[in-house]
Amino acid sequence: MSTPLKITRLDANQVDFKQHLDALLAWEGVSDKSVNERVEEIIAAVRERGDAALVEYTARFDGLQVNSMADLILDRARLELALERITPEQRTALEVAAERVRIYHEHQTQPSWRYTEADGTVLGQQITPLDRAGLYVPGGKASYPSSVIMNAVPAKVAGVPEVVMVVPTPRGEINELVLAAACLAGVDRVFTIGGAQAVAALAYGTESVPRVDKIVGPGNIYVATAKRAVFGQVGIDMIAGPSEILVICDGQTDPDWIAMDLFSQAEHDEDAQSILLSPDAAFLDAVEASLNKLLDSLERADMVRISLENRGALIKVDSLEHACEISNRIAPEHLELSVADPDALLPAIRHAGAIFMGRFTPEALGDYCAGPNHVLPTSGTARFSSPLGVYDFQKRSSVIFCSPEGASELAKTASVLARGESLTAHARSAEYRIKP
Ligand SMILES: NC(=O)c1ccc[n+]([C@@H]2O[C@H](COP(=O)([O-])OP(=O)(O)OC[C@H]3O[C@@H](n4cnc5c(N)ncnc54)[C@H](O)[C@@H]3O)[C@@H](O)[C@H]2O)c1
Ligand SMILES: N[C@H](CO)Cc1c[nH]c[nH+]1
Ligand SMILES: [Zn+2]
Repeated sequence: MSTPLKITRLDANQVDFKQHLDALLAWEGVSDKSVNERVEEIIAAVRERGDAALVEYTARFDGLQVNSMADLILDRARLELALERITPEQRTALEVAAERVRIYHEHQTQPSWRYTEADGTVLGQQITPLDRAGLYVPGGKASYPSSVIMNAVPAKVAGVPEVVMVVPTPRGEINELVLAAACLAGVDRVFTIGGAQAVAALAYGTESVPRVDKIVGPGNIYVATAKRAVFGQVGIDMIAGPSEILVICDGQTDPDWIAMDLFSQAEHDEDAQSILLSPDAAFLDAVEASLNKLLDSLERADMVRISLENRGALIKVDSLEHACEISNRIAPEHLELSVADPDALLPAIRHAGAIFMGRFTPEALGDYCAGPNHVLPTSGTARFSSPLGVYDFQKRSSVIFCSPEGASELAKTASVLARGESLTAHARSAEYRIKP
């Protein structure tokens, strides 16, 4: 047996609990000065030298030497080939997942609307999709076909006519499942580039890579830093940090199940965070025993150990209500309510990216195929942001039509307010419409 796992144990009533919790939650992924400098340098090079810079950085950071940018472009025909190359079982799984994600996201579509006032004035809101979206699909340490589906399907449901995808292929290793997912999800073109250089290419365009209106999708610190840097030039969805899971358990779920749920996010990243809250101290002991029993059976045991020892915790709380209060303070990306009656707790949950209800709803099902999006706000940002959705690929335009009568009335109000702001042209523009 390997060394016992040194996971933090806390009691939410201990005097220094707040300090311990704050220390556990502290994570700032895009503040590193050297990373910022490198990313700025990469963005400047891509803006200046376009494709040539992409080819150079791909050789340097992905270990992939190519003669020209043409070798880093995959068209629809190549994506269709990938769909033929995967096994029937894999194809079915991708199709089931894509279809469920599509159906869920179709519920998010919002119609344009308008209403007419008594004098014939019409006011409304017109919804239009982005012209072109850029998807970043991570490919450094692992490949994520599921992320292709989660990013591309809502874009297509929103009506985006052109979806381009970037994905690094370290040492030229192409993941056929990623390409097959892109094919099924309706991606138009793929560029096998990654990191800050791919984000810069999507933001500014190069000879080969078209400039997009919005960049979505998770990535490592270089990707996140680059997305923050190009925001304003293009839209971005969010700055995604490492994965997180918070489990609230009443002590009645099999401890092995909870241990595996905690592992499931810890295996993403050394910086990932897995926390368990329970009012049952004996259950926390049982989960700790399960963690120790099962850890070595994981392919990524080393990464999981680092994540759990640095950022994981098993926390004793007074009650399930107390657990909900702490959960709101954490505002986790994923929250599992592994309790007999999750509906009873739901109204108390105010901040969480996705809420998994009951013992039979492990977070992993949401990662792949339940239907809702797995791109979620992390690092406490669920306080003010939402899962990736159809709305991220659409814009709203206000629509205003004034009848002559309506204009005459509104102009009187506008004139007073405009003169109060000393904006004479505004006032006179309105006043021209006042009926004599
Ligand atoms: N929130 C989500 O929905 C979600 C889903 C999937 C993955 N993720 C996260 O996305 C991240 C993926 O990271 P990844 O590294 O596997 O893939 P990645 O594609 O984000 O990053 C790989 C790229 O980073 C760049 N890079 C690496 N080292 C560099 C260096 N020293 N200097 C400059 N550039 C460098 C390279 O260009 C490389 O192509 C993980 O943290 C994972 O947890 C999140
Ligand atoms: N849990 C990740 C988001 O935090 C998404 C993912 C992809 N594959 C497996 N999981
Ligand atoms: Zn996951």
